[in-house]
Amino acid sequence: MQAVDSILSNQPGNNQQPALNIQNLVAGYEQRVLLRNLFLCLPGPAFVAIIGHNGCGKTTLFRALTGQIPYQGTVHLAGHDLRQVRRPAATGLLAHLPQRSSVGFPIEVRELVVMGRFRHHRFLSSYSKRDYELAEAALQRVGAAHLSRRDFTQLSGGEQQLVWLAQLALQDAGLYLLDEPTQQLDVYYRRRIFDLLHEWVAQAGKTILCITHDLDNLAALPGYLLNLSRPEPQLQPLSAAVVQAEREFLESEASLAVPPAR
Ligand SMILES: Nc1ncnc2c1ncn2[C@@H]1O[C@H](COP(=O)(O)OP(=O)(O)OP(=O)(O)O)[C@@H](O)[C@H]1O
Repeated sequence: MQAVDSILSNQPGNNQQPALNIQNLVAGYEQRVLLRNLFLCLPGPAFVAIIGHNGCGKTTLFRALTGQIPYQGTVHLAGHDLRQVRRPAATGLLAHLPQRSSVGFPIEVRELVVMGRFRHHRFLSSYSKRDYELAEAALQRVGAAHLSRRDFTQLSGGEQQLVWLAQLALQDAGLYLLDEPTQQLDVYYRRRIFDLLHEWVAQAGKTILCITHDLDNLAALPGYLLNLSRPEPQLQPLSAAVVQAEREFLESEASLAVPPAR
């Protein structure tokens, strides 16, 4: 992870392309601008927890980054202008775990997880023994190896969430966008998932933007916090004091008095 000074000054270090560089982003719906002049520069791999009130625009930011809604401003991923990349997931630039994903047909868990290897396959080519080994290993890492042969549609919401995370890990993208990945998990798995995300950053050099309301688990993590309910959201290094200050802000009436344009 890069020096905090480098990140907070929004400057890339050592002539590298920033992992993620968002400049002057404006996005929203029709007449309603939710994100106004957002700047975010991550010189290298980092974990960023994105917090804020319901409806402040967290998922909207991900919709802009995944090309689901138009935006003004620029977004560069590892030096690539996002507007010029037709299918960022297919090129391994980013992978996205939406808030709710469902599957409408019975499927064995490992068959769903192995699909995370799609970039390494041509259309309709079958997955290899090695792909399945990688899928099993990914399930093991999220603590869900025992679910491998179960029907995905019969799992609990929390179990399904673990399976999606295993599939995501297999996609091996540079940037991961996770929308409330721990929302249905119990306390043990919440902690485990945040530890896992930290490993993805520290050991695999991934950059993670993670929308969460789970403030309790953030204080002990290395990384950064971005509170989109602030009038001018800024990256702050994660610490107990920062999390407490942002919690107090979100609990205050004043935070709801932020102009509706945000
Ligand atoms: N397609 C749409 N058209 C118009 N408004 C929308 C659309 N999608 C979402 N919104 C509105 O935009 C606002 C921001 O939505 P968004 O999903 O980004 O919130 P969020 O910060 O992720 O909230 P939460 O924490 O509840 O998930 C909400 O008020 C929502 O109703």
